Amino acid sequence: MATVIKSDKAPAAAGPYSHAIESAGLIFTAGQLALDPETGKMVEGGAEAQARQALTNIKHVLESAGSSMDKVIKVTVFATKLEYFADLAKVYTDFFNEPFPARSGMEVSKLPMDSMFEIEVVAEK
Ligand SMILES: CC(=[NH2+])C(=O)[O-]
Repeated sequence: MATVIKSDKAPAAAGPYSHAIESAGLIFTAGQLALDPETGKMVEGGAEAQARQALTNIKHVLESAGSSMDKVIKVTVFATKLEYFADLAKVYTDFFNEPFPARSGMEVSKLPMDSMFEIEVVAEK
């Protein structure tokens, strides 16, 4: 059975999707943009600030699901420039410790609301 997860601390969904779905003991999050949950707007400060915000939003979604960043097993990162992965690296270890989750990363041509990042994870409950 799938359970819908909704977080009061994450930005409202930018479309017809849930913050996360729990199924088979795993939490599958939606991709999180670099939106400030208070304002619903993209955070300022460039790629490092955007990476931090997207990961903070993921953290809040996981916590609402009864999970946490240390239970993440897979991270998928979409960035509008591969160079932004250097900015992501500056904040990544504030959220993840060794042994790091598996990860896929890719450059995409555009993301919703002109976000520089969209990040999604799969975590154990
Ligand atoms: C931002 C997002 N997760 C979507 O599907 O548009």
